[in-house]
Amino acid sequence: MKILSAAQTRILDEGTIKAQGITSLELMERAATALLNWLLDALHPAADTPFHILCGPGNNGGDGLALARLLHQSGYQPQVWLLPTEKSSADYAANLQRLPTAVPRHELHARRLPTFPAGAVMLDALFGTGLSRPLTGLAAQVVAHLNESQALCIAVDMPSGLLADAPQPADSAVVQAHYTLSFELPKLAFFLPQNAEFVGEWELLSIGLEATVIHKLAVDNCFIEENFLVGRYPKRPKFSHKGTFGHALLLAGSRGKIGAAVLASQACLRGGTGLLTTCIPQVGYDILQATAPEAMCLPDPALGHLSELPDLQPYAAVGIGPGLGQEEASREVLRQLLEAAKVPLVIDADALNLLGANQELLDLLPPDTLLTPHPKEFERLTGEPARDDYHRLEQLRQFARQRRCFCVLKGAYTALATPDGQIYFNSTGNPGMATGGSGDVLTGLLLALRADKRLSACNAALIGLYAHGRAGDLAVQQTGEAGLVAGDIVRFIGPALQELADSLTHIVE
Ligand SMILES: NC(=O)C1=CN([C@@H]2O[C@H](COP(=O)(O)OP(=O)(O)OC[C@H]3O[C@@H](n4cnc5c(N)ncnc54)[C@H](OP(=O)(O)O)[C@@H]3O)[C@@H](O)[C@H]2O)[C@H](O)CC1
Ligand SMILES: [K+]
Repeated sequence: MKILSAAQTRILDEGTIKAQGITSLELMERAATALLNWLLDALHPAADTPFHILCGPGNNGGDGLALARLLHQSGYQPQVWLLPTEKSSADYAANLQRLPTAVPRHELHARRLPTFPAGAVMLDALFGTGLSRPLTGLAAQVVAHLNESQALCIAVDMPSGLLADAPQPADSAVVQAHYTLSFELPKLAFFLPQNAEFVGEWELLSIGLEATVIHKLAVDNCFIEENFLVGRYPKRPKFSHKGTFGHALLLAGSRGKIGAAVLASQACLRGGTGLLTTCIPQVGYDILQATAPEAMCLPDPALGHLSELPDLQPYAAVGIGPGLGQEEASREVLRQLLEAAKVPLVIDADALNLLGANQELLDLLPPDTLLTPHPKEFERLTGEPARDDYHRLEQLRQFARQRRCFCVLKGAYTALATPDGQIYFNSTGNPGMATGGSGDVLTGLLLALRADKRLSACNAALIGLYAHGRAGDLAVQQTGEAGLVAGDIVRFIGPALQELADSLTHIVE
């Protein structure tokens, strides 16, 4: 699913009107109808629910006015609060005129801001994608007032005051919505942690925006849902054998962090690798053999950390990092690996920290290497703290382009940047997965997928991120969020991958 800029949203808006031979007012009516249907389906509001609709001067306000009319026609008694304005959009004016006189309308006034009771449903239709600067004056006061109320706040298209695709100055007035109901496609703002308190839960309402226009719009940010992955994860051929899926090598573990190597090994095995060899310091030998008996174990001569790079010849892909530690000898193993590797690499955790602390190693990264930092590890890689989440995203894009690598940035919406400058946001996962070892599981899974020669680097990464989150979503149904541990994710990797393998069959059926 494409993530459009505010400017592209306008192009899509106009393109839809032209292609479908409708008026902008009709499109607004679709938007208002979709809002009404959501309110009725999601809230099952009682007939006396106090709906308060706050309307700005543009088409966002027009959506609010049309919704007020539809609510009234459905038997509710909404009230409308208008932001005084000198100029308003044509469709706002048209909908103000169509508003039944029975719907109370009030002008918002700085000294007479209304009290919205806790049981009220507030609709924020002040500003949407047309916001061009931070809110000031009365608009900012209204937003602050709204944020103080205990009422349920639902933002129409965007929380007012939030820009769709760029940061606003710190301390700007922005609505803190419980829900944001956006039209057709998500906005970039929804994916960034700094906006979470404003956006709340977001949902997309389809209003029939023209698919042919969407198809033609070039974007560099996408949101990955299951339908994007249909057909990208091949079924296992009937006559397959363990050689079909590759032999993976994992370099992991140090004293006190053998668990990371175990989790990554288990995830690699559940990720469908044909064979797995895990190279581990001696201290982890018995532990690994006992907890991941399907893996072959290659003990390093050193007791507590990795000190030697094994012969790479037998392997289809190599993963390094989980629980590795940052010993000098392990750094040299990483250096030798980067110099020698002719197969796909997955680099995580302490191996990333070693790259960050020894920037000359970054020049050795083979093309298409997959790196999986969380924000702190990513900062060590770039050596430059990000100003905000938008800046961090551009750093990520730049890093992947410059280093010709695939770089993941882990978070609520884990992002994958590709060497050609695209960013894909993952749609699966839950807060229960913010727990130790979750990243080690991802590394093991990605390693299995990179060892499978049938998958491109990009598909392996997208499938791995999606299946990792989906496994977490399946696990959390049994464990609850607080009770989820990384090992639970491992248990559901198989079912998550199977869903993807079966998705094509479902569509054919
Ligand atoms: N996506 C779609 O296809 C559809 C979207 N719809 C809805 O339309 C809005 C976008 O409407 P638009 O009129 O372009 O913009 P807004 O309603 O967000 O606001 C524009 C007006 O607000 C003024 N403005 C902008 N920033 C500020 C500010 N900081 N303070 C005060 N006033 C501000 C702006 O004035 P300018 O001087 O900047 O020109 C405009 O007057 C979208 O979000 C959807 O809700 C359609 O209804 C359905 C199709
Ligand atoms: K809004």
